[in-house]
Amino acid sequence: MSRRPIHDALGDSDAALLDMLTGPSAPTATTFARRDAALDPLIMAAAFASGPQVTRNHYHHDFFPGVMLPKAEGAWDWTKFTGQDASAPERKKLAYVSRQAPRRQRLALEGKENDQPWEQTAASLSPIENLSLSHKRRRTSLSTSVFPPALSASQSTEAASDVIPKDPAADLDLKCMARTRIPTPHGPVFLHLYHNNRDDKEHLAIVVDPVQLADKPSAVSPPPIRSHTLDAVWSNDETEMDRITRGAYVGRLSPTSQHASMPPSDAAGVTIALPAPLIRIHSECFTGETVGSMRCDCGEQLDEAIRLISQPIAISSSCPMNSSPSIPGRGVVVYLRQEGRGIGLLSKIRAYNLQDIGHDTVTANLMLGHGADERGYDIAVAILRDLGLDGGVRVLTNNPDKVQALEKDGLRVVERVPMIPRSWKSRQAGSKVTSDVDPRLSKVEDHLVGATLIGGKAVYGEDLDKYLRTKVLKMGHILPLWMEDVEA
Ligand SMILES: Nc1nc2c(ncn2[C@@H]2O[C@H](COP(=O)(O)OP(=O)(O)OP(=O)(O)O)[C@@H](O)[C@H]2O)c(=O)[nH]1
Repeated sequence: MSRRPIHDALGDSDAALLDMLTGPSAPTATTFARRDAALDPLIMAAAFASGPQVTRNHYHHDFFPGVMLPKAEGAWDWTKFTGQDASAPERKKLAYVSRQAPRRQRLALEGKENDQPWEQTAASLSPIENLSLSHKRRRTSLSTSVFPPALSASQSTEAASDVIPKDPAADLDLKCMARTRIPTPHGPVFLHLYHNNRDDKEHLAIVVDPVQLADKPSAVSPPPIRSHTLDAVWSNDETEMDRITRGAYVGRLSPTSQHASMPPSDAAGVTIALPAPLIRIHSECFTGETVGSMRCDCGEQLDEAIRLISQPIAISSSCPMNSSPSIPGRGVVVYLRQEGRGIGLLSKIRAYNLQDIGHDTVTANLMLGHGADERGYDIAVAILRDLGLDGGVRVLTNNPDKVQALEKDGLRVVERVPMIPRSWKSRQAGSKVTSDVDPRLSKVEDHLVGATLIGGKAVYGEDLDKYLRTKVLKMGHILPLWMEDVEA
């Protein structure tokens, strides 16, 4: 078999390439067009130094198409090298694409003039300012102003929070951004996440209404508890999948069942005589709910509220379509991100240290320059209104001030339902807690099924008793105190 000389196998492009690599002078720009002119060399350098995803200012940026992939369009693919000249039609250039808004715009949205190094921020605070923060009260007015333009479902949640102005004096508007089913030991709930134009917090609503998961609606179901802003059409080009992804669906979502909800209508549902829905307005408590702190009963209250709301509701036997004596429990826990009664986690942690040296939960707040309670409830009332629960509710609380504030913000409260601490329910006179192990807990409420970190367990201990005592004696909470608590 004869062998072909090697130069016979070389094409024109190979010869040009060989020329470029071995020729006496570098090829001119007219001979070899530059293919990556749209890439900023500085960005390239940063990306190659540590990877585009981790450079400090570029972690939201992507390079399209992949520069090093031979198959990617525009990549430096030697097999396709033709030795083209500048007169050849321009090839598509690599593009540098960012999903991030320009930095100046992002800082303006965050209300910052510029990033300040940490040392500078710390230095600008005197020790006094650092401890005694000014007392800022939330606005409590609620208006029904026009809702901001609907966002396309394809826009991300982050993008949505960016476009909402954070003006404390603005009229309150809010919108349910997403909803999903969460199974809990007390039964399924629907978690709703809200954005608003007052603060940049993601307030939540835990909706108990398991009837919505039934295959076919029951004849005696009350109207489902659904968010108007979530079920609304957000844009003309919104797809069914957009709606389903943000939670605007009916029934139970599964691989075989995906039905987007209809926009809300005024069609009246079946009316049956039922007690007003049971609700709780709960304020965030990281220590009590996540760490399992027994300085307060917040974790237990959150768990107990979901449990109580999930209890079946007895219905009147005179109801014509009634085949069962009860319907599944229904109601809402509105979870407001006002940690530490509105003073924030940092101040609450400091307040705990002041409590350890002898102050109570009220004076510790005052010593830090805060009010005893800095919370507002207008956002909670707006959330309940969005969920269609503005026709009268029963509120789980021991706090009469909370009921008053809710009514002032426009909620009709038909009943206050007390929340007795679990460890107090089985309490006997004289059974004061003196050790870490509370003998009272072997009795009733310590083995309930629980939905939160503390589970169905009762919280107890000297810290808790002191906290509850202060709430009764100084903050007007309505709880039965034993004589020895009053005297302590
Ligand atoms: N500043 C401060 N906040 C606390 C302390 N313990 C719990 N909290 C916060 O108090 C809030 C709960 O308020 P509570 O006073 O327990 O109860 P309430 O909501 O007023 O009334 P209820 O509806 O009866 O529970 C949560 O935001 C907790 O983070 C504390 O010692 N200091």
